[in-house]
Amino acid sequence: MDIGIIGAGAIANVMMERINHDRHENLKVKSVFVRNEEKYQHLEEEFGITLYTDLEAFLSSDIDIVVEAANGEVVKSHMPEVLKHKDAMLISVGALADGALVAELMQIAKHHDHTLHLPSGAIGGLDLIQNAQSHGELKRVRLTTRKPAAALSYEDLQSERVVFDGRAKEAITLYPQNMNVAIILGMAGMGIEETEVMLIADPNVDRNIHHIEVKGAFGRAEFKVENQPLPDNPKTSYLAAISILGTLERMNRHFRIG
Ligand SMILES: NC(=O)C1=CN([C@@H]2O[C@H](COP(=O)(O)OP(=O)(O)OC[C@H]3O[C@@H](n4cnc5c(N)ncnc54)[C@H](O)[C@@H]3O)[C@@H](O)[C@H]2O)C=CC1
Ligand SMILES: O=C([O-])CC(=O)C(=O)O
Repeated sequence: MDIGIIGAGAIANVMMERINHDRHENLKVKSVFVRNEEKYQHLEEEFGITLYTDLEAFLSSDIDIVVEAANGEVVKSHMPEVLKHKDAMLISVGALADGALVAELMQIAKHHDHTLHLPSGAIGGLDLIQNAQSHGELKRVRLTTRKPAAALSYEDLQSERVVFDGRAKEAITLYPQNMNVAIILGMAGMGIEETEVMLIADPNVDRNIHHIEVKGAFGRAEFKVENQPLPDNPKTSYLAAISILGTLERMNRHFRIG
């Protein structure tokens, strides 16, 4: 499968390393859409990709799927056009807190017979949560995220501080680069207005920790992910990048788990 990526930051670099540098059996990153071609010129030689600054030319290149790894604004401005031409995947799922955008993307995907894939990002357990919700039988979903204080721009904090306590919908508005997980959790389960979220800045941790608690007719579940941050962008967990790889790898399988 030939891949086009929008963005050339921390997640895009892990993808190019794992796919092109490590010579993945079935995947290849062919095209990368950036704003500043000069800044990213070195990537062409390093990973054998072609850079594009024109969306139409990028979408006309020889790719099967477009992966967004940029930010929520890019999802809003570019994803409707992308989905008209290609299957797509997006990691800045926080943009989907906008119900009108979700409706537009669904309509375009259906009309053009394309699929929009939403990887689980920096968390897991979304299979369980979707199953538990399939008859509207979830009672409570709560996410407690703990990040290094510096990643949340609290450089001088001496002890942990709750910086947000509310619902997923508001969390992503206040922390668009840190609360994408709250939105995918909400979309998989009870919705972004019902999903409870607490965000803690902690000067004593060096990982991005997500603790998820779920209650429903099935019983209860609890899981905790202690994520290694990416050196290029400590706000972002390594797991978010490899959730894209895993989703791409599973797309064309004849046996599917979960
Ligand atoms: N779903 C999840 O669980 C997670 C999602 N994320 C999200 O993933 C996205 C990417 O994360 P990182 O790679 O760490 O960010 P990053 O900041 O390292 O890279 C983003 C790249 O996108 C580029 N970009 C911005 N606007 C662009 C445009 N109009 N056209 C082309 N490129 C553009 C930037 O120049 C930058 O190189 C962010 O939105 C982040 O919040 C991050 C972690 C977890
Ligand atoms: O990478 C993480 O641990 C979570 C994150 O930044 C997000 O959900 O936006």
